[in-house]
Amino acid sequence: MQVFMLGFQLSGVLNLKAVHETNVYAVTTGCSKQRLPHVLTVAGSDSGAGAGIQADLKACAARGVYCSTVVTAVTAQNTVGVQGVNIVPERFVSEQLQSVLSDMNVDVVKTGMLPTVGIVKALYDRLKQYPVQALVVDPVMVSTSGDVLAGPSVLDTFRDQLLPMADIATPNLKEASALLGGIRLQTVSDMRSAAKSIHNNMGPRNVLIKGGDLPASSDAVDIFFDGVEFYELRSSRIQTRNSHGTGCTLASCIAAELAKGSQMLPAVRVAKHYVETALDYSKDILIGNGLQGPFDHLCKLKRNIRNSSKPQRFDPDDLLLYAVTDSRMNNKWGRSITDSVRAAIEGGATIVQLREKDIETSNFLEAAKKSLEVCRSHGVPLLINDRIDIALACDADGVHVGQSDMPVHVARSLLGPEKIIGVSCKTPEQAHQAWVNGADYIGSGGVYSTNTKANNITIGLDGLKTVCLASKLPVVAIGGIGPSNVRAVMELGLENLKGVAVVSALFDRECIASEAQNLHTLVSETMKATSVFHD
Ligand SMILES: Cc1ncc(COP(=O)(O)OP(=O)(O)O)c(N)n1
Ligand SMILES: Cc1ncsc1CCOP(=O)(O)O
Ligand SMILES: [Mg+2]
Repeated sequence: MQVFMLGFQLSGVLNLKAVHETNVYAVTTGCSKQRLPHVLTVAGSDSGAGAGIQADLKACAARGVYCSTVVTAVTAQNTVGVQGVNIVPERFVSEQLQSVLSDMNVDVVKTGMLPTVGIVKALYDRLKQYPVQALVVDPVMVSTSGDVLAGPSVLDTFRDQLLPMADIATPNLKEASALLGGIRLQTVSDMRSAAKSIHNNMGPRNVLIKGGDLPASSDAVDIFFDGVEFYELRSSRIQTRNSHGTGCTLASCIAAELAKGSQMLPAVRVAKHYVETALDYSKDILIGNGLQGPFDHLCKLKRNIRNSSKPQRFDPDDLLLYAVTDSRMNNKWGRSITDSVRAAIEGGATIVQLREKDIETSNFLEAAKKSLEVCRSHGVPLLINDRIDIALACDADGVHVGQSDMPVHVARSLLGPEKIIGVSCKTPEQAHQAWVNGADYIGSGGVYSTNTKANNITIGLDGLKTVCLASKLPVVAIGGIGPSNVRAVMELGLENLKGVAVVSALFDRECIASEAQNLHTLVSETMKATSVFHD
């Protein structure tokens, strides 16, 4: 995937300035105009505006990305179903593609309803003529109401032309089955095999099989395969009729994140989180009389108002890869706190703690506010080390305190019942007290010796095991942990040992994102192998 080259097609005309090494949110021109990341959606119009072009526009707007549109068909549809389809002639689809691609500096193309072989071919030809940084193919074949939107004749052209060009294909179970000649997909293991077959036989660089329709599953399980690793991505199944357009929205959100410069797996994770949040927010809205209602893509605009007193709930699985910042390391590598937080999250960090011992309060608060924006946009909780005042001032998701910091019960009374509180524990007694005092998790270590925290007592794997066995709370291991020893930690195989917290293994390295990605894989693979993976 070449999405990181974003914007370079303009070089020579504009004075380009990459805002982040792999994450170009905007590019500054010579006359300080800003260029927005740009997704082109090639899809059908949904008159009910729950799915199709309309969903794509709203999803991109919600993700802060410009979206242009090439309409392939106009459907008459509502919450009951599809009453009519009027296909746009292929030459006019081609003309629209030419208009947008020749002029508007598209970063990522996302496809939805492509109802005829001619339209798929027209798109293929235009993409050859005007290459883009990434292609997201949502192989839409059947609407949520069960109406057929692309016939079997299109399948061959999908397989032969479009999928080999795709950076990611996002079929649901029915679509994956159709692409593979009608095989039955009923289990997560079937989904893995299907993802591998589509990847190996049809050529997309990544495959996401959406398991929303999987029978007998309480979670929504998707399988992501990048050609090497499988990732089981789970989110809670939201009980709602308002799920029309989730597929289009997910694919558009992936495209939007790619256009902003994200790598593929983080883009998929962010997209899933966004869809889950929007579905949850919209579960009780009532639009139309049919069985499939639309949801509110722009809920985030209202979320802060509606839920200002109800911050994020703590999920112990968020402890999987816990990134703890350190300004000395950031200074050494010439990085801002926000940039390093963003890179850690892009690589797969699942929770972030700002541990800033040497900066002034006003600078700390400023950095915390900016980091919180980054974390919120990725659905990753942000905690503050030691400083309850900073956590309160920026409305962070919680704090981490040590045995000689603010006592947990006082922090709890200041922060309220919903904020996350973590506490450092080296002994079973401390672990018990943390639970009594209302902490949400404990950090236990140093497991190995470390240069990051002076004079810290090392408790070793045995000490960690003793604390975990005594603790009623989830535990994250900390201290001297990196790629060489993280397996040994997670191989303890203790049910409440949920992950590792790392400082230097991320922030004292050249590429934070790739270190995070590697550690994330090592932790989750070891957890799976020791059968304590509770994704
Ligand atoms: C996740 C996690 N665990 C332990 C610590 C250490 O906290 P503390 O004992 O307060 O020491 P300092 O970090 O304040 O030096 C942590 N920060 N995070
Ligand atoms: C904050 C802290 N608490 C116990 S060990 C430690 C430092 C961990 O840093 P590193 O991951 O670089 O060893
Ligand atoms: Mg402390």
